[in-house]
Amino acid sequence: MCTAATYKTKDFYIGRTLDYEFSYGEEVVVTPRNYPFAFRFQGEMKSHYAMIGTAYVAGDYPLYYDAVNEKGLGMAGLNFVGNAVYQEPVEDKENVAQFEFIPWVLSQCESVEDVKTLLANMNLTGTPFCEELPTAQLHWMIADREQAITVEFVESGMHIYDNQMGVMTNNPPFEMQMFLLNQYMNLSPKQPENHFAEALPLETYSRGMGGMGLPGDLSSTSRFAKVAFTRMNSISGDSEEESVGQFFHILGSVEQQRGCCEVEEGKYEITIYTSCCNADKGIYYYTTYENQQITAVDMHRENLDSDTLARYPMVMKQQIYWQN
Ligand SMILES: C[C@H](CCC(=O)NCCS(=O)(=O)O)[C@H]1CC[C@H]2[C@@H]3CC[C@@H]4C[C@H](O)CC[C@]4(C)[C@H]3C[C@H](O)[C@]12C
Repeated sequence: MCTAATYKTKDFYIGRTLDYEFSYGEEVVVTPRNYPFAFRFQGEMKSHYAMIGTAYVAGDYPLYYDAVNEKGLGMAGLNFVGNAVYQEPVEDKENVAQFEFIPWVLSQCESVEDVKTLLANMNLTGTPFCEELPTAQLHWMIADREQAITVEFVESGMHIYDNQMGVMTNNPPFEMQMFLLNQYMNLSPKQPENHFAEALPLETYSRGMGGMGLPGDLSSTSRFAKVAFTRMNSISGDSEEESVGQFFHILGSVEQQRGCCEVEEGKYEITIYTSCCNADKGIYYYTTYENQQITAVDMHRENLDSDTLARYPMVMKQQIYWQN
């Protein structure tokens, strides 16, 4: 499972947790403007916007999980197993393979408005990247500093939802996740008052009781409610350190500790990495399960006019700062 979120202070941020029981060996990858993207159906795109994000590089191809382009548009793909339905290629539309969706969009769109226009004529196909990497069943959050959308391809076709909260998890479909949020409308960061029964002398005995009933388990619907509450009530200073720190705290509210989510006998899902990208500055910050120190890669420190990928394997060893 995974969780994605956006956040805005002075700058705009987008990131996600990647929760799974094993890693593909993903890296932080900068795709510069002149890296030739060979699209399966649309041919070669010789130049495009540069992007930075986490990808598994297969051959020389960046299979992005989440990324941001130099225009400040960001995108994250999250599991949507059992609900994602992709199409066969058709003649009258721009066919895009599911694994190309992030590069296809970030190559040419500057904003969510651009994305909506692009999607109107796009057909997402289930074409696998190769035999060893079968088609992933995903849905996506796409966002810029003005707005966020959730894009889902299901049995009934493509659906684009306004995502006012700037958060997303996994199943069920977004509309249902939003509906389930109605259950929590009574929760508040403020202390509750007794509405239970006037005749009873009920009192608060602890801080934080306004949030009682907010789920804490790791299911997708519970993480949706938890991260939405955290994100919507979150307060942060404007500086880069405060914003990035706060962002990691927001996603920290739904991180998965090894041992708490068994996927099969002796195998546990954990938060493999957490990312926070400053979309305005093109800086990708991340932590991994093993290394809780924030590490950063700045796309603007690379030659963005180059034609080769810049790749940074994630730092996996715990970095401890010794004070004496
Ligand atoms: C496994 C991850 C989701 C984690 C998750 O949500 N786990 C809950 C499990 S559960 O659903 O709750 O049981 C997803 C998220 C992004 C995916 C990659 C996207 C690019 C590429 C697309 C190709 O087509 C196939 C290979 C490819 C590298 C993909 C591998 C894998 O699929 C990735 C890592």
